[in-house]
Amino acid sequence: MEKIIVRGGRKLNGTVKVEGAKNAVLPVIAASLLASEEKSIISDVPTLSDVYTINEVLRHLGADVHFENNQVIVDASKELTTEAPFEYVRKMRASVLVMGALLARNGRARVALPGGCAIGSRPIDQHLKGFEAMGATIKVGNGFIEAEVNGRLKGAKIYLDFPSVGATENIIMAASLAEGTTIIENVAKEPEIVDLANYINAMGGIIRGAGTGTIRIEGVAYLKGAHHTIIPDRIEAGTFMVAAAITGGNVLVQGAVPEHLSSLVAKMEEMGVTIIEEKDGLRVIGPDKLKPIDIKTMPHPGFPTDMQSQMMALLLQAEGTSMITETVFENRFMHVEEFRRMNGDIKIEGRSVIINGPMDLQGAEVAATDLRAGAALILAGLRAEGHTRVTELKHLDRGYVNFHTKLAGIGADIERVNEEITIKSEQQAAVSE
Ligand SMILES: CC(=O)N[C@H]1[C@@H](OP(=O)(O)OP(=O)(O)OC[C@H]2O[C@@H](n3ccc(=O)[nH]c3=O)[C@H](O)[C@@H]2O)O[C@H](CO)[C@@H](O)[C@@H]1O
Ligand SMILES: C=C(OP(=O)(O)O)C(=O)O
Repeated sequence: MEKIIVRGGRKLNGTVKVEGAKNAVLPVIAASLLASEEKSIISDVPTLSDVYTINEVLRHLGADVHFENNQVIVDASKELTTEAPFEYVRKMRASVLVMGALLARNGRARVALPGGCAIGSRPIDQHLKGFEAMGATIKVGNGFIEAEVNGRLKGAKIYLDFPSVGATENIIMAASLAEGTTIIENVAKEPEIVDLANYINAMGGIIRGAGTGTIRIEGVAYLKGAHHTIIPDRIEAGTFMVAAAITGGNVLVQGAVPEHLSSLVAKMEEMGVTIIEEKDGLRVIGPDKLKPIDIKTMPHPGFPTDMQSQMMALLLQAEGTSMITETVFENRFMHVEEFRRMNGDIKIEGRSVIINGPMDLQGAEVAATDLRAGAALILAGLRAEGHTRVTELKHLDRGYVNFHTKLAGIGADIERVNEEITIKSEQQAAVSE
């Protein structure tokens, strides 16, 4: 079984570079299906398992996809098929993001129902409400959602009950090729939405207001492939910022965009962490003592739920009582049990946790219960006494490229091993001695 083994106690120092954002590249690759002419060239693409999965989905749908040297080249000019089977959606929920583009281009999309996952039930009713408002008929049966429209989708006025990132993206993609104007209200304002809109605009789309609460899309008859560079990953950046702070280190997180990270910067500064804006990123200097704070996760520009577990690791070291309230996902505290295995004193009360720091964390064998939990456990391991062994690395590989080598590059004592093989070779060595 593959494991990451961390030995705690080292201060991190140096420079670490951030990759292109997972949550920007997945919708951008899905949107490349909108181009019925010319290829798209997408740069700064991270080599994550989720990227390989979305590329497979596109190939399955009939697009030519090449992924080399952090560049994805998509030719979706041939006729596309319309079905994304469960084998892909099960691996990665973001596969549902092909639905809006397929529906707009083909008049039909059939996508396996995503189902629940570790962090919550994650319905897609707001995506479907948008498609219906644009004239699509939705049928659910045999584990699939099928959306169909007679002729072209029609522009519509859509109000989202919650500023869902995925619903905003799926509806933007569908509306880009619809007839007439679509206005979406109460939309997500995440930087990844802006990145998607910039890409579609480069393809010939007309999208205004991305990054604000209302987006207006003038539908066009066709879109062409375009060249687009993905924004830096603010969650990967944030994770390294916490790594620097939790070890009392001094790290330049190269590529971190301050405007994308303002809530995290504010909260870390409240804890006593020094954060300096430099020309090419953010320098993070950890203090000797961390102060306790309260955090509530919210849609952007509020505090990101994708940084909740990493901040929990940091708050375990704060001197006093802190509270984290999770308002975005109903079940995103699976990592609490794992932190408890490391001696973490954390109480769950409904949608909040109470953390009584500081704690003498102890190394233990723990499992990544989801992607960010995996990163958070490794962060806690950087501070724990002894060895922390983190398993279930498939979650981590969805969102972090070479996480352990990047941490080792700034001074962490960390390695990734296939423990069965290690044990076997030790046994073999013992036998042959
Ligand atoms: C690939 C990607 O970009 N993933 C991100 C995206 O996920 P994702 O796009 O799935 O997240 P959403 O913003 O859609 O979900 C937020 C909340 O809204 C609920 N909801 C959503 C859609 C819907 O139709 N109905 C509904 O009830 C969800 O169950 C959840 O409780 O945004 C999340 C919130 O910032 C991040 O944690 C994920 O990392
Ligand atoms: C929850 C996340 O991603 P996804 O929506 O792809 O599961 C994440 O990036 O933390």
